This record gives sequence, structure tokens and C-alpha cells, in this order.
Amino acid sequence: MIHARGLTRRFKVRRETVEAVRGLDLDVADGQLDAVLGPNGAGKSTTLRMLTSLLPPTSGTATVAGCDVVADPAGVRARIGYVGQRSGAGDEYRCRDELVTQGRCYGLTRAEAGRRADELLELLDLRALAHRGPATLSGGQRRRLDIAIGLVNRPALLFLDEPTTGLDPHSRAEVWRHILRLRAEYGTTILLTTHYLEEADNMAERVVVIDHGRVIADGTSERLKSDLAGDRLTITTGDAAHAATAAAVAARLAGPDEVARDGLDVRVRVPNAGAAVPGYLRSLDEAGVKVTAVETARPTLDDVFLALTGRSLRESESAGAAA
Ligand SMILES: Nc1ncnc2c1ncn2[C@@H]1O[C@H](COP(=O)(O)OP(=O)(O)OP(=O)(O)O)[C@@H](O)[C@H]1O
Repeated sequence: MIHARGLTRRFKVRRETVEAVRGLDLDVADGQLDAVLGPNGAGKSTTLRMLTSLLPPTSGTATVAGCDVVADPAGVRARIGYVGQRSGAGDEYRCRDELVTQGRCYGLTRAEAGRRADELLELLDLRALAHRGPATLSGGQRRRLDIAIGLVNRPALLFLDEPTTGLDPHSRAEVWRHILRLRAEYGTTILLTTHYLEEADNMAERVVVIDHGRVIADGTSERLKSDLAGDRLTITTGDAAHAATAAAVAARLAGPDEVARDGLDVRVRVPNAGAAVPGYLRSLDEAGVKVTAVETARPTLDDVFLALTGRSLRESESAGAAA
């Protein structure tokens, strides 16, 4: 459904050149739900805008739903839906009128556009709000209206740029319910961007991690976590001397790069923490270390980002927000 090779986009800002996307390769198969994850300014929106033909690439190629984004932008736009970060609904129209107008833009007759509007209001649970203006809707309802607008032309592929940013947890769950339903019932291919690690982790079939305009990891979240981050084993000891010995034992077993000491805790990165515990306990006992607690944890996508970049995605996000 999407094949991009060497996609690059530079912006000139006064005398500086911003390299927003640098040689990005991406393949998305039909019917997949893939998430693009990355910190502020990583190049997620720029990538989506190139793939939707809204922004010409500086170099590289992309075919989307069988059409080249540069040679056939009209073909791309006829086959896709795009929900940008800012709402596409104008405040002067009521919800149903907005959908009818969009349908007319795609060449539907007034009657066809009316039928499609009613289908979409039903699909996104917006029927009761059909005659309200978008300005009167809650954040989650408005986002659902945006998605309805993105679906007017029955696209095989839907792009969603941060569909849940800024929503409360209940509204986020509602939006997700509809996204998952679209994929399950209509087989819609969905490529979305998100800042929320948990969403990418739990909902997407595949996660593409972008940093500084490049893909730095690509796979199922389970695969990324086991290949790149590993489990965490935390050994708590009785005092500082025991912690130092425990750190030395752990460094011998796992390698010095995999061990970090934090007060009386020693944290170790291991491929499978559950299986590693008995061996660690034996070796610590032999070294005379008094262990007061042992904890194991599966890695998160933030651990994956940390392993790849040396930075936490959450910290990059707050730094981006503060900038
Ligand atoms: N029109 C533009 N002119 C100049 N620079 C731009 C333009 N659009 C994006 N950029 C820059 O390109 C880089 C990537 O921006 P982009 O919006 O694609 O990132 P993002 O990953 O979507 O970030 P966010 O999560 O904050 O939306 C940033 O440094 C941004 O400032």
C-alpha cells in the first residue's frame, strides 16, 4: 500500500536548512495498522504530508495506493483519507452539512453525499450530534468528526496525524475503538503518528520509530523490545558495600555496559529476566551479597528508544515541549 525509498525533505529557514526527513524507507502492507513514533520534531508530520502528496519531497520516491506522490498526486488523494493535526471541520457548518459538502467535493450527487454522511455519522457514533456545529463538540467528538471527514471517499488507506493528542483517557479510548473497528470491519490500512508510547505499544501491529528524520527501528513492538531493549532485573541489597559487590557480579555475568547502580539497587539488562534470576541469586550468594529484593520488568518502547539513542523519549518530549 505504501512504498517509500530515500524520502527526503529539507526546508530553508532564512539562511539555515532544516533536514526534516533524511532518506526514509518505508513499506506498509495492505490492511496493516502501523504507528510512527518519535519525539517532537522527528519528522513524523513531514513524512505524512509527503506520503499524502501535500508536500513534494526534496528527493526520493513514494508510491501510495498504487500512485506516485509526485507524478500523480490527484490519484493519491482520490484513494486516501488524511486527518491532519488541526481539525478539518469549519465551525460555520453543522456536522452533517460538513460531511455532505466534503462528499460533493469528491463528485458525489447531493443524494449520494447525504447517504454517505448518514453512514459516517452512524459509523463514528455521531448521529445524535448531526445538527450541532463542530465548535460545540468535545475534543473526542471533534476528532471523530475529523475521522469521518477523512473517510468520505471510502479510502483504502487512512493517514491519521496524532489522532489522540490532547484528549482525555476516555476520549482517547473512544477514538481508538473506532480506529480498530475500521481496520477490523473494513480492512482499512491505517498509518498514524503518535507521541503516546502505550498506544503504539498496545494498538499498532508494527511500530516505526523515527528520530532526526530517519527510521531508527521498525518492527512489532514485542520484537523491538526483545531485540533492542531486553528485560530489566533490579537487585536490591542491604547496604552500599553489598551493592558494589552485586554490581561487580552483575558486570561479570552480563557485561559492564548492561549494569547501572542506583543507591542500594543494581539494575541489569538481560534477554530474559525470569530465566536469569536463579543464576544471579546463586552467584550473589557465593559472593556473600545480602539481597533484600529482586524485581523483573519487561521493557517498554521508551527503553527501546533509550537503547537506540541514549535518550528517553519522554525526556525528549518534555524538552521539545519546553523549547
Ligand atoms: N514548513 C516548515 N518550514 C520549516 N521547517 C519545518 C517546516 N515543517 C517542519 N519543519 C521542521 O522539520 C522538522 C520536523 O518537523 P515535523 O513537524 O515533521 O516533526 P514531528 O515529528 O511531526 O513533530 P511533532 O511531534 O512536534 O508534530 C522540525 O525541525 C520542524 O521544525
